[in-house]
Amino acid sequence: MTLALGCIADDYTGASDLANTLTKAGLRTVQTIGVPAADLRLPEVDAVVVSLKSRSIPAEEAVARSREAAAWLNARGAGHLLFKVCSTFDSTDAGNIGPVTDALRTDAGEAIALVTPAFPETARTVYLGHLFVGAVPLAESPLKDHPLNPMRDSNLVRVLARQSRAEVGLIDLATVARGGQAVSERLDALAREGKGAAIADAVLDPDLTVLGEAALTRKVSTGASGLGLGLARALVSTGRVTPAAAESDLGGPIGGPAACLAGSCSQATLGQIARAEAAMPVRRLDPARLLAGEDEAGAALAWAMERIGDGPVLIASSAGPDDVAAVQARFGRDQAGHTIEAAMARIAEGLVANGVRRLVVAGGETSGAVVDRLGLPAFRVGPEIAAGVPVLRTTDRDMWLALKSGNFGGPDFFADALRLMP
Ligand SMILES: Nc1ncnc2c1ncn2[C@@H]1O[C@H](COP(=O)(O)OP(=O)(O)OP(=O)(O)O)[C@@H](O)[C@H]1O
Ligand SMILES: O=C(O)[C@@H](O)C(=O)CO
Repeated sequence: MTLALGCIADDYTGASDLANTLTKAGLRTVQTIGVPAADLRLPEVDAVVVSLKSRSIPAEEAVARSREAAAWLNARGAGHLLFKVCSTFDSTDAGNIGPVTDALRTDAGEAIALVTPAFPETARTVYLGHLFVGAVPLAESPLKDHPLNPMRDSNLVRVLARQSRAEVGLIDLATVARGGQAVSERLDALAREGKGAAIADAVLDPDLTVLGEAALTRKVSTGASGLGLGLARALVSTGRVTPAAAESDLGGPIGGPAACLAGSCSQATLGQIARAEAAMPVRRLDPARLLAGEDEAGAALAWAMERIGDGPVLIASSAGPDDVAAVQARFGRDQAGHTIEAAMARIAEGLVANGVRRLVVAGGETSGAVVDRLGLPAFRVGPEIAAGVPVLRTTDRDMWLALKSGNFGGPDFFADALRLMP
């Protein structure tokens, strides 16, 4: 297998977002969970997205895992490496976007990497280095209250510089408007000034085509699905990939019980849980009881097992910013996050042990904890449920999954997902 594109995603929902984008753009794509074992059999593909759970771990671990993934992808001939980060640039001043980009770039012998989280289709735009989420700057968006990495600075040149060894420059929209060659020349000029990374503006979809063309002239870039789309277009337009139709046959229906788990506290997910109340039984975990050591997970599982024969159920830990802040003040941010994730993983394990083969999970960290506990090695990418969220089919057993990034999906996401998981 010679890969046109090797991708390293810093969380599992982000990875399936990217796998979805690449598939839609005509690249045959597989999403693996972690760096694949040597004996994992994969179909012939153009792109592999290695899903890591490295967004919120110490920077040196994120670098080590990303390097391992890069080595695996390079050994399969990856022509270009994309480090997939969140379109809202989720990270802290301690990392991990800067350190991982620095490491992958220097290992590849490159002086500079193009970096952009822009994805106009999902209303993430970058202008003069400032990230906008919909109509507001990042620091005024709900991401300012994210449970793990509150984003309080919209200027990504500054944000990335605080995390990076290298200095960070800007490729502004005026340069992007002059095309791929101009962007590439600007990268060279910034590298001569000693910059190791450059935040690139992109406001409209065609800007991604320009950035993809320029990024492909180097071995490493960092971005969200928007840059993935640009790279996919460049691979197709330069004839390096012959576009394929999306896989229509992922295997027959699986049936049986279905369940949804939500650990994301994003506004979108909170709204989707509220809407789901009309369609299925919903159980809300009590994080304070859970963190005090009560068996909330066991109780939720027992609750689910009483109902699962009658239709899908949803179990959620999600809460609004004030409740999250109160729990974090009492138990600590990391302790709260990890304990709730572990409870979700335990519930998922119990559900699957009791026959659930159709599982929807909301939240990147939450999905990571669940998928790791279930020991699923890789997914093929099916139809799109909502922008950035495909249906996934495990390669080693009969199971449907959907891993939803916190901010993604329409109001009826949970019902929409289950409809596409027969
Ligand atoms: N009620 C709660 N109080 C405090 N923390 C919570 C609560 N519910 C969930 N969490 C934690 O908040 C974090 C949510 O992160 P997660 O990545 O799952 O969602 P997200 O950030 O919205 O999704 P994405 O990364 O896909 O955008 C997890 O660590 C989860 O355990
Ligand atoms: O880029 C995005 O917004 C998503 O794929 C994601 O990574 C959210 O966690």
